[in-house]
Amino acid sequence: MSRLVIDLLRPYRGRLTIVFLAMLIEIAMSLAAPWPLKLVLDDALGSHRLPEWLSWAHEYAGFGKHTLGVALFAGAATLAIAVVAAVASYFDSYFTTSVGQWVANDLRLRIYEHLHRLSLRYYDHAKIGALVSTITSDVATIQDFASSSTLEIVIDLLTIVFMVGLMFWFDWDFTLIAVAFTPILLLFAFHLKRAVKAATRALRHRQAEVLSIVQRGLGSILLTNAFGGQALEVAHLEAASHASVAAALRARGIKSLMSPMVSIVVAICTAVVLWKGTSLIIAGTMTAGALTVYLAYLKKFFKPVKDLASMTSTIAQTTVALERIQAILSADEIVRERPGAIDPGRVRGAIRFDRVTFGYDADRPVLHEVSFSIEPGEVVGIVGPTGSGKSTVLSLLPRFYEPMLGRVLIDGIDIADYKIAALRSQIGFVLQDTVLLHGTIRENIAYGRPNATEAEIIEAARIANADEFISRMPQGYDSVVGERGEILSGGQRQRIAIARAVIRNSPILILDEPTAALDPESEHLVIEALRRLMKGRTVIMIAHRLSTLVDADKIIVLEDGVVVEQGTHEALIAGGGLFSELHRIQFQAARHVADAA
Ligand SMILES: Nc1ncnc2c1ncn2[C@@H]1O[C@H](COP(=O)(O)OP(=O)(O)OP(=O)(O)O)[C@@H](O)[C@H]1O
Repeated sequence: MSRLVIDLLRPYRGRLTIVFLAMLIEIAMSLAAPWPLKLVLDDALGSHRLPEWLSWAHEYAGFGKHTLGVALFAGAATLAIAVVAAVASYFDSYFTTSVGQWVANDLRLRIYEHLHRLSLRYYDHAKIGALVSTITSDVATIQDFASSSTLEIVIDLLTIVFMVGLMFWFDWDFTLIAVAFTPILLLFAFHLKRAVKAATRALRHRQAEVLSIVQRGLGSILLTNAFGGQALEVAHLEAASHASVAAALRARGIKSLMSPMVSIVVAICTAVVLWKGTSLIIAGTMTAGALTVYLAYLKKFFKPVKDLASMTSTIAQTTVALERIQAILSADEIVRERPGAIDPGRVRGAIRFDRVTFGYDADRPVLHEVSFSIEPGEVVGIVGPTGSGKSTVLSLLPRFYEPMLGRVLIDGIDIADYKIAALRSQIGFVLQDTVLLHGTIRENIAYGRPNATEAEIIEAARIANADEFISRMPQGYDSVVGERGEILSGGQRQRIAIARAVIRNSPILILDEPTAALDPESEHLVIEALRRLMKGRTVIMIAHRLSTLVDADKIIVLEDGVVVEQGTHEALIAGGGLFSELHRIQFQAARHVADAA
């Protein structure tokens, strides 16, 4: 944990040194601040001589020779102390903020980069809302800590040491009385810290829960509206929000004990010092100026003690934030590249699954010893009842997940031996429901290859039967789509996805029922575009409508994660197995619908 903090602060050593020096100057100035008043009380107004250490001041006109000279000196010293403290405070404040901001920046990028490296397996159980909450709130907590508290702890400790030293030098038994209560205070703070930490952890958990619910609820707003589930969604949030309020109040309740406790201890100490100090002045063993300095120090002394005590809660919050960040950073469900992984250039597109067993949970395989091979340029269909593992097979090809046993090979080489980016660049996708990113149509098409030229983008759109509808839009290729952009129909989105795949021009193509949700008119345009896209590529496609596979070179039939049949459409029908059964059911259903119409 602390390694992470050190790692994060290391690049900013220079700035931290400036902050440290500025703080040291601030301490010195804060210690010096009450002294001019003492000079005035004891040497200008009282009958004392100018102290030894100020004798050099005699050299200068007037100083020390008469009362107002001393007052003038005290005034000038007050101003000088304030100016030096102000300059130091400026540097301290600017550079601490700078360190905090940059540390937060580094941390945000580090977490986000890590999240992008994690395998999809991580996202099967991660809550997006909680991740967002960590990248925002937890990082902000670290930012606050880095910019205000890291050095303050050191500085507070130093201030206490210097101050107690000076106070002892003044009058040690008197000081003992004054600071007698401090250990009790620190002990109390120490115990409080544990309670604060537990309460903060609970609070952050609740806050993340609220974000998750909002994110999930708004993400499925269509469903909510369709089923009239608004009240239920609000009730979910209400429960989570109430729990968050309760957790926040519990945490605050514990934290709030600190401040009044310190104030009471300070008041007790001040009362003792006032009473004892006055009696010492009357007895002539202490000056009024010394008592003033003493009281000022006592007040200042409790500020760092109080800060240290309240810092226990900051530290508790920071520890919890670090724990949550660390949990993300240490998630190692990363698709790893082997040492010496290769970039194959452009593959020919031969695919082989060699006795692949895979499960999303280690103890529940959904694919069992799946084996098949596909020659370059072949079009292969995967069919099977729902839940039989068709999408799972496809997700192993780009290494979204790793097989538990067996291998997936492209051009005879285990895909685990390829560089991941190089492997994925070999594969284009057109899925059932295309997600458009927020941006222009041009950006969406070029997403597969950001350096594509304008001419290439337009050509891709033509091949995808998309150029026509795009050109008819008022902004053309500059129309903004995706979240809150122009609304496109399902068929139009599919054609943009096809243009994306055309631009990517990868030798292998994965099609996951790209026409499933379309009406016959758009289906026709999409199928035409798909035919052009598929030409010359190895295509592996999932199809529910078995008639779309008549021309496929091979069909692989899955049932409960096992390959039960493979062959051409004709051969499988003739074989009388699962495929011919599925085909018969579909054919009959289609005839019933036609009859009913
Ligand atoms: N991300 C996941 N985490 C856990 N289990 C999953 C996940 N995705 C799929 N499964 C399970 O794996 C099995 C195979 O699912 P898969 O989506 O591959 O089937 P499918 O044949 O594509 O189904 P469909 O035709 O309904 O799309 C199912 O039992 C499903 O519940």
